[in-house]
Amino acid sequence: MAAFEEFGVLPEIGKAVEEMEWMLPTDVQSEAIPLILGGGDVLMAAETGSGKTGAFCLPILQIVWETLKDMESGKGSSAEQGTKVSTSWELSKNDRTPAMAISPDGLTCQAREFKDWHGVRGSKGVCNSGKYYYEAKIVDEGLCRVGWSTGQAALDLGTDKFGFGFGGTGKKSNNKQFDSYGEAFGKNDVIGCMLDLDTGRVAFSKNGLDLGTAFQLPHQVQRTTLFPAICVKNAEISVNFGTKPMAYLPKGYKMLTEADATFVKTNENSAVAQGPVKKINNAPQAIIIEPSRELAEQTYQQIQKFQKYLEKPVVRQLLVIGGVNIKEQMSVIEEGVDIVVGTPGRLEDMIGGNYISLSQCRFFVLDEADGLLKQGLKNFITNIHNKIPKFTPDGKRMQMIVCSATLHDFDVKKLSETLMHFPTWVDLKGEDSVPETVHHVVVKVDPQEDVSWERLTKHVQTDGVHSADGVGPGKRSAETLSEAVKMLKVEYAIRSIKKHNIDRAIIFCRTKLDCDNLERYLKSLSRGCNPRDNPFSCVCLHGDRKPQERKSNYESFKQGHVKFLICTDVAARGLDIGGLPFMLNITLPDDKTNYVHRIGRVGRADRMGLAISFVSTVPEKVWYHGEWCSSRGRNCYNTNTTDRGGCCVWFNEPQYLADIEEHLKITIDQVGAEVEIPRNEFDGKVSYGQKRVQSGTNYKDHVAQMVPAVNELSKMESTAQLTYLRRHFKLA
Ligand SMILES: Nc1ncnc2c1ncn2[C@@H]1O[C@H](COP(=O)(O)OP(=O)(O)OP(=O)(O)O)[C@@H](O)[C@H]1O
Repeated sequence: MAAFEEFGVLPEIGKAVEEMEWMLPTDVQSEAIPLILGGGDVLMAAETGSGKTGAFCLPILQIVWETLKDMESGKGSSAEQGTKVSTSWELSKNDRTPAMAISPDGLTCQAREFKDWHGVRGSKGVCNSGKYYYEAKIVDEGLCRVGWSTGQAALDLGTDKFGFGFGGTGKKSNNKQFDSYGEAFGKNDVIGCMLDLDTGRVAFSKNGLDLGTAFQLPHQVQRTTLFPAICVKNAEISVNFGTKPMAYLPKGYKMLTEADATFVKTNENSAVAQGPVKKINNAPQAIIIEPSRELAEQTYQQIQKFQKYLEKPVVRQLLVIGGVNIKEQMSVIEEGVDIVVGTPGRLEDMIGGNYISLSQCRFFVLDEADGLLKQGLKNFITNIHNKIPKFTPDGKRMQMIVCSATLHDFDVKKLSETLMHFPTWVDLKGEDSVPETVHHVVVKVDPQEDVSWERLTKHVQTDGVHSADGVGPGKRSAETLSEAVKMLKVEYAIRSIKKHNIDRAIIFCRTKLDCDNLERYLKSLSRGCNPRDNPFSCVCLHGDRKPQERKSNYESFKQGHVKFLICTDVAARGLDIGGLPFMLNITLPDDKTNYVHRIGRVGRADRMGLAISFVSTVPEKVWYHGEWCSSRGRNCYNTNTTDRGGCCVWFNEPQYLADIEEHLKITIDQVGAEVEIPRNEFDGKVSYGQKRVQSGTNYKDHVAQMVPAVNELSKMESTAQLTYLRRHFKLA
């Protein structure tokens, strides 16, 4: 049995995983996969490159596939579950429209469809005589009607002769006739539903206020069984039939749970039981949100690999990212889609425009959740979450999975408390940390000590913040030193590349402009070179590059056609470039958690990696275009600092470094301007980009080290035994 199968993974998926040479689950996978397969909500915090993507994609794919299979065969559907007619007072899991989700206790119903009404009746009804009462509490905004109906009424209450409803807009309805009644109601209101079978009167109350008679039942209806009935459009209601104390029980009425057994009839209707839950083409079972298009593509590709041996039913995936023709995406959705992986902007368009329905969604995944929140997407996330029914049509609970290497963040914790259902933390370290496979060092760049910048005949074009400051050699103003540091950092990066024969690295810059300038400079250094031998071949990846260019640049770096990928933080998270040996930080990231993500592009999947950060010892003035900048940086020349209405700030890099060190509770090794990497520290055996060489603590070495001691012990034991034998048996 393959190792993954022991964790409950299907053999077909296990086979695909083995083909990817994943022989054993990583620690985070061992913990998270069984939890997700078991139906739980999970918060996954584990180091970069530790296999979090597989930890959520594997079980999601498996459950989606199994659900599709059940849908095809009718097994596991609500029909099957519903064959057991409930004996308690609750909302019927059989007698409801397919997209009406019912909580496992049968006391809450929810439908998140915007276009259609969805209805449900009670599992039992009352007949003959008596005065009965139940309460319906409106849990959130949306449209709803509550009331009573016979078993033959349509589930969208009040649209035929047999249903009697009271709607949130302040209308009563029967037989499609909507008349003003009582007053409007909404979120948090408690509607009392009264039925007097002795007089045939139906009435309602709002938060205890009796709204008067709504209907006088026709005789033939009064003589049949009447069931509590509810219908909603994108809303949620919880009911109380009497299992809890009533808020406003009117005098003379009985809670339904107290109805005399002789007047109670079980609801034999099975609107859903007539067939399994039907697949709605544009309603996927999983929505996975990724912060960047590259990461979305990567996750999409990983799921594709996992499903290689999963035969019918085929799990249909869709990548929903910008830059792809929306009409093409819509036509794929119309054909049917089961798992959607996407970025926030395009997902918002597709969900907001009702092209994607969330009515059958059972997995809601936020990959790089802290990053999504930092992008200001809290409302977007909450809106999507609100639209997903908390119970699937087949009665399962919606699962939410949140992960990142830097999940220890106040906002993430707050979000998880509000949106997740008793989540389990899979948290191997208990704090943000750097994998042992990542060696990271800092090179201090001091333009006062190293004045080589004054003699540079050729240098990178800087970002222009000092173009009007009269900076230049021989001066020592803060502006001149800041300009000098910008040039020196790039020279130090080139020195590191040459010194360590770096022929494959990601280089992070702070701004898109810095990336463009560095790309131009590196290309200028290698002018005339044969492209294959070009020591500085490079491409750029940042938000101003067109999607097609981003894609082809990223591909050519991954394929090894160019040596360097120059990028902003858009590529900091999640990107997995097999065996990447080096990364360079021209400037530290503004956000300390992004340091962890940036350096985590190396040292992945047990391969060693080296990260070098260049840190200025003097203040560096940099661009900072906030929402106040009308062009958000494009053609902006306002070099005033932000406190003077401009778009620049003085960047205090030593402080940023101190913040990172404090956050990670470590001191990052510093190396001199010659970028000598301490071999003693990193044991000299390291080959960056290769699997790590185990040191003396590994098992094989351990056995070798123990051999002399074991031999010694065995000799002592033999001597002791001989001594014993000699004494007792008087042997020679
Ligand atoms: N069980 C496994 N055995 C071997 N390799 C694995 C295993 N699981 C994942 N990997 C590989 O490890 C690498 C990192 O995985 P992944 O991208 O999922 O990491 P991550 O934890 O999501 O990192 P990040 O925090 O940077 O997003 C990938 O190349 C993946 O193929």
